[in-house]
Amino acid sequence: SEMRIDVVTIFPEYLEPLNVSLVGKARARGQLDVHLHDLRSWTTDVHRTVDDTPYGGGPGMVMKPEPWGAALDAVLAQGPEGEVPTLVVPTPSGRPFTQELAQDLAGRSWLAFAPARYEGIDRRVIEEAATRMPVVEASIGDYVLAGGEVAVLVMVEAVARLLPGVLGNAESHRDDSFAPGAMADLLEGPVYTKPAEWRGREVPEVLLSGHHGKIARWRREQAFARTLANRPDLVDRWRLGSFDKKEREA
Ligand SMILES: NC(=O)c1ccno1
Repeated sequence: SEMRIDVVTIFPEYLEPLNVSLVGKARARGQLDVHLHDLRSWTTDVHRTVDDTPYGGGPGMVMKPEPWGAALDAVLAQGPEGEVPTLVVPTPSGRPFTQELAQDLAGRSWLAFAPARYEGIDRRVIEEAATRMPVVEASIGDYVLAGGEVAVLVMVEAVARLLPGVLGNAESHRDDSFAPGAMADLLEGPVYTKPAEWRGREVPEVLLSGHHGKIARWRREQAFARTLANRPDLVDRWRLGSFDKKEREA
């Protein structure tokens, strides 16, 4: 298969959506091999404890290192002989999970996700893992979730749709917002489909003109306007990017 994905979680049922739709079809086609693991399988006490109070005090609980260490050992042992996964740890304190990072991860053959609950996982788990596999701590946005499972769903979907053949038509992620290319770093503009008139609202004339040059220009203008409105931070990046491009072509 294209890619193996392991997820260690105390809520395997949270990852059930991975068995349906886009990702479900990719699994059925053998392009994706997803294995869910219940972290509590590696607890040893009668209460199957996975967390404890933080050293140094403070609110909340921290995930204990022992179950995670044993779980990651098992994942490594069950995976492809002689290979190690990239450990992806969703956390608000991680590097931004961007389309670029999704592209990077889509190029790897084995990902292991470690969604944390509570205040996070004992730091020694990450440090120890980093001695035997690549570790990527990434945030899907500047907000805090109750746990990393939802972030895993986001990351897996963003990565899986980039795997060849997983997405309907290979083109459609070509001009994704944030995907490299002419529209790099600009948001996508408005889209329209039939009927040409709906509740008194018509489709912009240019899109019906069949004039591909005009249509492309109009789409760039719309993308720029939308980016200016919603993500002015991207406009500067785009300006620099297009500047470099012009310089290169000069
Ligand atoms: N922002 C995030 O990626 C996240 C992960 C867990 N909680 O928040």
